[in-house]
Amino acid sequence: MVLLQSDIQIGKPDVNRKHMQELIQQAMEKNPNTDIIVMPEMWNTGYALTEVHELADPHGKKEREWLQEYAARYKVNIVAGSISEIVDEKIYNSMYVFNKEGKEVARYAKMHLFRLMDEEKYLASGEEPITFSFDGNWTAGASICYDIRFPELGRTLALAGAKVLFVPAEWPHPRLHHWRTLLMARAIENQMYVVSCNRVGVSKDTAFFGHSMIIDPWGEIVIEGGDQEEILTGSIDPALVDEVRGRIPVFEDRRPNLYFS
Ligand SMILES: O=C(O)CCC(=O)C(=O)O
Repeated sequence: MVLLQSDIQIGKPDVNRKHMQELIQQAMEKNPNTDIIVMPEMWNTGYALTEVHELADPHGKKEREWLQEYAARYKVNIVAGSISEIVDEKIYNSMYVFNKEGKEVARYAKMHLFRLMDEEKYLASGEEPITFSFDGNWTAGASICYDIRFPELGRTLALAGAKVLFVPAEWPHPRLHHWRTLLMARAIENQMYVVSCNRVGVSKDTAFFGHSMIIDPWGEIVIEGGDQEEILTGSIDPALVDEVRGRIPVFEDRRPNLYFS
């Protein structure tokens, strides 16, 4: 699995698309057996929220077309981070996922919008949690950046069968401690893999620190990036999820009838 921890040029979808295409090409040339590629959040426009109505991709069509083609060309699953797209006059922060045949297997629109960055003033929120599978072998759950502050989402996805939680992000300084701790907590409490891909670089006054991570279901860090652009490689073993869930049977010990909803 490869994480494209990359910089993003705010408000420049054409530049960003070219950059992402180059990174995918580099990753696949280096290791043609790569099974999954993960990209960061809102990589087409960055947080160009004041211009996002003009910049957002109508129905994600432009980006989905080349992503489908690349997934099929390189025979690789792509968790395509998220893009800003416009659907029925509403703008969404949407994750698209493609399998090795280039088939689109999921679309998830970010459910929790981040007020600190005014997302809710410009974007519409997604209304449903999504699980998906690339080839039917194991199930994954979708979440985007701020979503990881909501343990309910990770839990509902785990209960729906997810063994891996994907988290594309644009998570900035100074909250590295929150980022690492929350990702770790979601992995440990749900006994699932957490795979996060955060951007780097600076946009306007905001600096992004990278530190993309793969965390295993026991809470161990499989890989962690630094704060510069890099193509990170690590692997997951979904069977470890069952093993850890067997070791400490958290899901059997839940008391849902006693919890306040
Ligand atoms: O929750 C945070 O601290 C960062 C969230 C964020 O940057 C986002 O959702 O875009």
